[in-house]
Amino acid sequence: MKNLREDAFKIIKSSIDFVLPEKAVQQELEMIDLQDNIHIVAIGKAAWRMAKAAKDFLKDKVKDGIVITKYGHSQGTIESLQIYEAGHPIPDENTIKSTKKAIELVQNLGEGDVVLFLVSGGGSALFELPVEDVTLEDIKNVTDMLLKSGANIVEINTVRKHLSRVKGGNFAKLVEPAKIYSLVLSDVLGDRLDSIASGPAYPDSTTTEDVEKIIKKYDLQLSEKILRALKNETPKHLDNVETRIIGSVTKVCESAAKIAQHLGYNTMILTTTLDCESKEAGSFLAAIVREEKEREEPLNIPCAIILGGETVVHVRGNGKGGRNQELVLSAARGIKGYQEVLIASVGTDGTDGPTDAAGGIVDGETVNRLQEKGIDVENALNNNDSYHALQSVDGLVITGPTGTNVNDLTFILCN
Ligand SMILES: Nc1ncnc2c1ncn2[C@@H]1O[C@H](COP(=O)(O)OP(=O)(O)O)[C@@H](O)[C@H]1O
Ligand SMILES: O=C(O)[C@@H](CO)OP(=O)(O)O
Ligand SMILES: [Mg+2]
Repeated sequence: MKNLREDAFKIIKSSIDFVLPEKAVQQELEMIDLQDNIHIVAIGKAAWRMAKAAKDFLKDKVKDGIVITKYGHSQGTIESLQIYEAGHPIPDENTIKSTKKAIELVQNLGEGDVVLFLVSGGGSALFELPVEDVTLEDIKNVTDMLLKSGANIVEINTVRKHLSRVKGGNFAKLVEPAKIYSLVLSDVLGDRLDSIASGPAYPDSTTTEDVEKIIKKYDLQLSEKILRALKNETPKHLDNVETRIIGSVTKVCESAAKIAQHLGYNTMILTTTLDCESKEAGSFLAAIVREEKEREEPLNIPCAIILGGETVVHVRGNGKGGRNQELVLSAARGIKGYQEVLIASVGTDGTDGPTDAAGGIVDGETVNRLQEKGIDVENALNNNDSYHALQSVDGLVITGPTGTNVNDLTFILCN
C-alpha cells in the first residue's frame, strides 16, 4: 500500500538535496586551473552555499570576496569573505549598499586578477545600482509593477537590465581588465545566460526596442524619467568573461524521476519548460490525473508524472500566495472526488512568492475539506489567496530556504 503524501515529501526533499550547489561548484573548479589572486563575488539565493563551496576548495587562492544573498539565506561567516543580505524580490537599501561594496572590490583589479562570479537566481533584486537619475524608490516601483504584470522573467529582466549599472553585462565592464570566470545555477527556462540574475557578466541579447515592446504588451505606466533612462543600451560584446552553467531545472526533474522510480512508480518527465499561467497549468495537470484514473494513460498506475518550469501569476487580488500554491489550488478543482491521487508543486529555493511556504500539495479531498472550512476555492483563486486556503487544509509544503535555486518542481502521483 502506497502512502502518496509520504512519498511526495520524500521526492521533494531528496530531489532538492540533489541540486544543492556544493558538489557542482567543486566539480567545475576541479576542471579549471585557477591561479592565485581570486576574488569571489557571489550573488543570488544560492550565493552563500556556492561561495562556501568555492572557498573550501580554493582555500588560500582566494584573496577576498563578497556574498550578497536574500535575508535568511546566509549561514554564518566564511573566512576572507564579506557576507551581506538584502531584499528580494524587491530590492532595498542593503541591495545598493552591498552592490557598491562589490564594485569597490573589483574596480581596481589588474590583468592578473580573476573574479570568480557565482551567480544564482534572485541576483536581480540583490545586485543593483541604478543608472544616473534613477533612484532606489524608482527601481522598487518598477520591480513591483513588473512582478504583478504577468510578464515572464525574461521580459522582467529585459526591462531591469536597461535601468542598471551592473546588469546586462555592465558588471563585466566594471571588472575590466581583470577576467571573470562565471559559474551559474540556472533558474531561467532555457538557461538564458543573459537573463539569469539579469546577466551581470554576460553579453546582453536584449535591446531598448525589446523594452518598448514589453512596456506596450503589459501596458506598464512608467514616468517620463524612467522612459528616458530605459534608452540606455547594454553591452553586446564582452572579452573578459567565461561562463559555465552548473545546474538547472532539468537536474531536479531527473532526480525526482529517479526517486519516484525507486519508490515503485512508473515515471515520466513530461516537460522541463512549463511556463503558462499557474491556474491554467493547474487545470492541465488535473486533466492528466483524470486521464490516468480513467484510462491509465500515458502511464500504467502507480505513476509519477514530473514537470519542471516556472509558471506566472497575474496578481490582481490582495491575498497571499505564490505561483506553486496557486497552481495546486487550481488543480484541486479538477481532481475533486478522485481517490489515491496527489499533485505537488514547489519552488526549489524553498520560498514560493512572498510566503514562508515552498509550495503546496493537494489531493482529491482538498476541495471538500476547504468547503467544510467555509472556504470557496474560486474566491481564494480570484483573490490570489492560495496560501490561506492551503494552510487551512494542511496543504502547504514548508522547507525553509534551501540554499539552491533551480526553478519549480511539479509532480502528479497516482496509485
Ligand atoms: N498573492 C500571490 N499569489 C500568487 N502569486 C503571487 C502572489 N504575490 C506574488 N506572487 C508572485 O510571486 C512571484 C515572486 O515569487 P518568488 O517565489 O519570490 O519568485 P522567484 O522564486 O522566481 O524569485 C511574483 O512574480 C508574483 O507573480
Ligand atoms: O534574479 C533573477 O532575475 C531571477 C532569475 O534568475 O531570479 P528570481 O526569480 O529568483 O528572482
Ligand atoms: Mg524566478
